[in-house]
Amino acid sequence: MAVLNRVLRLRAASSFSVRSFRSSSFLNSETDLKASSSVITQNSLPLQRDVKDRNAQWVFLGCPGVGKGTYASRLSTLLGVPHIATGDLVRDELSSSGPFALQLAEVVNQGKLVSDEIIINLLSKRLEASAAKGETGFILDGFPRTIRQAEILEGVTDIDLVVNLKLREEALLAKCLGRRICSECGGNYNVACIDIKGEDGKPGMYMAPLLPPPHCASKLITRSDDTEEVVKERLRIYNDKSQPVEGFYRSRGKLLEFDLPGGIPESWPKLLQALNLEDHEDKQSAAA
Ligand SMILES: Nc1ncnc2c1ncn2[C@@H]1O[C@H](COP(=O)(O)OP(=O)(O)O)[C@@H](O)[C@H]1O
Repeated sequence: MAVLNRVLRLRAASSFSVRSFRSSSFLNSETDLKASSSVITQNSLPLQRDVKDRNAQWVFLGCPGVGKGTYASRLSTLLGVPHIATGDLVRDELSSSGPFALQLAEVVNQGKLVSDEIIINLLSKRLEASAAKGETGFILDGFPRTIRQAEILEGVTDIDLVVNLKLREEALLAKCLGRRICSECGGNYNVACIDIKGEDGKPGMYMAPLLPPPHCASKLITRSDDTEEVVKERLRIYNDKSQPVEGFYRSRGKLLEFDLPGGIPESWPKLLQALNLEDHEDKQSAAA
């Protein structure tokens, strides 16, 4: 982690090509998990090794509102690795008097992407904090979001698996607009009730709201970039800048496509199944 962090910093400050930084000494030793060059399907995941033997280095991709944070956070708890969401790092920086706060406010509130340099700087600081705590492995959420970021990451470490979460487009905007955060405990909730009727052979979809407990209910706030206009712009930017990142990992055989079938109660067990992690959860709940 410390090495990765150092190299990310170097890379952010450098005008060298990504390839010039690629050196086996920076790479993770878990190369045996390198996936085959074919596209990974839900039934052919390369992660056959017991997760207890290693620390996962995973990436979560997906449109705004898809639920990356929810599932990445649950999996990080299950796997015992930090969940590192660059959106959270940006919001922390915004609410602090950090050096990038003013610059960031304008960019984020327009739904645009923050510069690669700033993101890598924030990510490096976060990795430094992880290393100081002795944490290894990670689930990255919201990074990489451009091909350049993916190349930078590839230049410094091995990513074992990239989970591409997908949700029907009709649900994405409503999910973003329904998002609520408890200003006191930071809990994430969603007041949207998605009820898409089946038609023309397409199945319907129901996602119940995720309502806050009574002690959070009066303290709910919304993100300043979760307005209809800004969410639409974020979705447009995702299609333009971030969707190519799916292809980047698909061509390297690391992409696991996962279509969310509904809300958390239906999707979570299916995701664990797709990741070959059902046993892991059983063992963890038995030990709790
Ligand atoms: N990897 C990144 N590169 C550039 N900007 C980022 C990155 N991660 C987060 N951001 C900025 O933070 C904002 C919020 O990110 P995030 O919480 O991941 O939102 P979303 O719900 O759109 O996935 C983004 O709209 C963008 O401005």
